[in-house]
Order: sequence, then structure tokens, then C-alpha cells
Amino acid sequence: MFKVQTLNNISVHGLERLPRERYEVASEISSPDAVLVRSADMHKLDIPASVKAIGRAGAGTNNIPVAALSKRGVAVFNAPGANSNAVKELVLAGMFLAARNIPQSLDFVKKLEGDDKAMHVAVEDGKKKFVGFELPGRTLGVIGLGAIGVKVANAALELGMTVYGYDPAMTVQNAWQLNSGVRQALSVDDLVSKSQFISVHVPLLDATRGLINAERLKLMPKKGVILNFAREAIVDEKAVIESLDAGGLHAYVCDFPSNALKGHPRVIATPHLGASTGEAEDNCAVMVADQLREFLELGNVRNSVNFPEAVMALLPGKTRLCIVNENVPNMVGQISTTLAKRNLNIADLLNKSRGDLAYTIVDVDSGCAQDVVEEIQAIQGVLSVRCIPAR
Ligand SMILES: NC(=O)C1=CN([C@@H]2O[C@H](COP(=O)(O)OP(=O)(O)OC[C@H]3O[C@@H](n4cnc5c(N)ncnc54)[C@H](O)[C@@H]3O)[C@@H](O)[C@H]2O)C=CC1
Ligand SMILES: O=C(O)CCC(=O)C(=O)O
Repeated sequence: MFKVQTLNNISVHGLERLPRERYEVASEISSPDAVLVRSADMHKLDIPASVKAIGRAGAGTNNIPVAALSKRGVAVFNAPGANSNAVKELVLAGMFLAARNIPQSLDFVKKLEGDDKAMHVAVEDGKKKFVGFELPGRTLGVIGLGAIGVKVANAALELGMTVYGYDPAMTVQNAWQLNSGVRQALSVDDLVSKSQFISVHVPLLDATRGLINAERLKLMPKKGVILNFAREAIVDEKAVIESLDAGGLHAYVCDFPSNALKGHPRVIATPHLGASTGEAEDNCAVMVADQLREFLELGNVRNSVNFPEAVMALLPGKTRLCIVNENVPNMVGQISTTLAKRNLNIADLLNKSRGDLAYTIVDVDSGCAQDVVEEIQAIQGVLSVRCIPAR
């Protein structure tokens, strides 16, 4: 029986992928094998030693202490692309809301008083304050052409906008999805200086913290719109407010409200709603639950953010050892020597690495005892070992 702890509400469609006869799933559970999480901040949590994997039912993993978990040999998975359409739709909505001054006009309507005749007069008189502009011919710059950025860029082209993209580490798979009409910006500064709308779709990293700052806002054409559905700290909020107040920016559309932002007349803030559709919640939970299950039951790794991709078929009757170790020489040699000493024949072996970490799957012909696991665990550089018994 595997135990899975949930730290947020996870879609039941995802939880149903973990069959009750093999999985105990609860928000309060002792010694969990795995944790399923959305946005809960895990940085200050005491993550039990029993945990072998974390499944993030979403894209961003900045709420998870990935580096510390890697040192413990714990795999972290996410659900790439599973909520990208939901975010794209909200970004498009944000562009329309800003361009047509819709939030301000809704406020105006809510405050109307008097009978219908008086109201009609006030409407016709007041609407001139909310004259907006149309999107065709305007320029959008998309920073980060991953699952979301590509969809936003393609959709904006369909709306008749000119679109620039910037992403120095775009994957081949995403490049295949990108409409060839999207133009390449040579740098963030190049993109910013050309774009009336800028939408950021990068993860929060040291390199992306404060990516949109006071200097870059000065490069932007006047009356620009910044859209931030990525993470709060990617945009320097203080610089944005100063630019809005000084008449530089037209609007700041973001998914991360704060006290400074929430009452501002030119800020459109949603409560971290990017991935909050039934479809996205289901997609993310199903994808990550399937990945967790395959890892717990077979040791296979798909869509991890810290482990290398590693998938090997497990044949009936074979016992599987899953070893996480530092990516240094002679680890596989020491592991196979340990098995040879015990007369355990290796039926199949897969060794993959990613950065400082390596992952080895070894299938042996006969069962292996706990002391083999302990001996491998004692090899210097081994971070974690698991034995999956033969079926
Ligand atoms: N508001 C919400 O509810 C949601 C927010 N997000 C946020 O959006 C981010 C992006 O999500 P996805 O597109 O699914 O991720 P992704 O991993 O598919 O794409 C991120 C892209 O950013 C690029 N990138 C990284 N550093 C960069 C830099 N310095 N300059 C330019 N490009 C850079 C990467 O090469 C990658 O192509 C997530 O990390 C998360 O923080 C994601 C989903 C929902
Ligand atoms: O689970 C959520 O609602 C947050 C989504 C998100 O921010 C992400 O996937 O990175």
C-alpha cells in the first residue's frame, strides 16, 4: 500500500488514478510515500524521510524546495502544458480588459444611480471616459516561449497582432508548435522596446526575478500594458506602479494581487486564477498522478523537474532496484559489484544523468534482500535506494 498526502485540493479525476486497493490518499497521513501539491508553500515544511516523490499538479515548482529534495534523492514531478490553455485564455482576456478599459467601465456602471432614464443619460455621457483601442496592428512581446508562451503568441497572431518572442532555451517541441509568423526578439531589451503589450511566461528563477524592472519599463513604448500570469516577483511591482502613476504604462494585468496593487485604478488583478478551470485542474491532476504512480510502482521517471527521464519496461519475475546517486564516476561499477558479490544476475540496467544527479534502474533475476539495499545505500554518493519486488 502506498500513502499519498495531498497539500491542496486535487481534482478527484486525478485522485481516481490512484486505485484505493493500492493507495491511501489523505491530507493528514503519517509517513507518506509521496505528496501531491498545487501552490502550497513547501519550503518551510518538514518533509518526512519516507517521501520518495512530490507531484506538482501544475507547472511552476518554485513553491517546492527542489534543490534540497534532489540532495535527498527525492523526485519532483510537474504537469508540463496541462494548464497552458487555461492560462492562455486568461491572458487574452487580460489584453481585452486592458485595451477596452472594461474593469473601470464596470465600476462606473455599478455606481450609476437614479431611474433608467437618468441612467441612460449618464451612460451616454460617461462612456467617453472609457474609449479603448483595438488589438490588430498592436505589438505583443512574449517572454518565455514554453507551453503557455507559445499558445499566447500564436493566439495573438490570430487576433491580427504583430508578435515578438524571446526565449534563449526554447525546446524543439515548443519550436514546432510556434507559428512561423512570430518574430524573434534578440534580447529582452529588444523585445521590450518594440512591444506595446508584454506578457511574461517564464518560471521564477534568480535569472527571472525582477525581469521587468524600472529600466526596462523606460524602454517600452508609451501607454503599454504588462501582463504577468507567471509569478509575482518576475515584475517589479513598485516600478510598475510608478510608471502607471507617471502616465507611462496604460495598465498592469496580473494574477498576483498585493495591497499596493489591489486598489490601483489601472491595475487589473485576478486571484491566481490562471489554472483555475475544471479542465486544467483535471488535466494537471491526472497527468501528475499517473507520473507518480509509474514512479512508485515501476521506478520510471517521466516529466520530472530534477530527475532524468528514465523509462524501462519491467518484465514479470524481475526485481527492480532504483538508485539515485551523485553524478560521479564508478557508481554503476560499485552497484554492479555489490550485486555480483551476492550472486544477483543483472537482467537489465538503465543509467541516466541530469546535472549533479544520476538515476539507475537495475532489474535482477531473483529477489534481493534488505541487506543488499542497505549495502548499496552505504556506497558513498548514493542518495536513495528502493527495491520494487517482483510481481
Ligand atoms: N497563473 C497561473 O495560474 C499559472 C502560472 N504559471 C507560471 O507560468 C510559468 C510558465 O509556465 P509554462 O509555460 O507551462 O512553462 P514552460 O516550462 O513550458 O515554459 C517556460 C519557458 O520559459 C523559458 N525561460 C526560462 N528562463 C527564461 C528567461 N530568462 N528568458 C526567456 N525565457 C526563459 C524556458 O526556456 C521555457 O521555454 C510557470 O513556471 C509558472 O510560474 C503556470 C501555470 C499557471
Ligand atoms: O494550481 C494552481 O492553481 C496554480 C497554477 C500555477 O501557478 C502553476 O501551474 O504554476
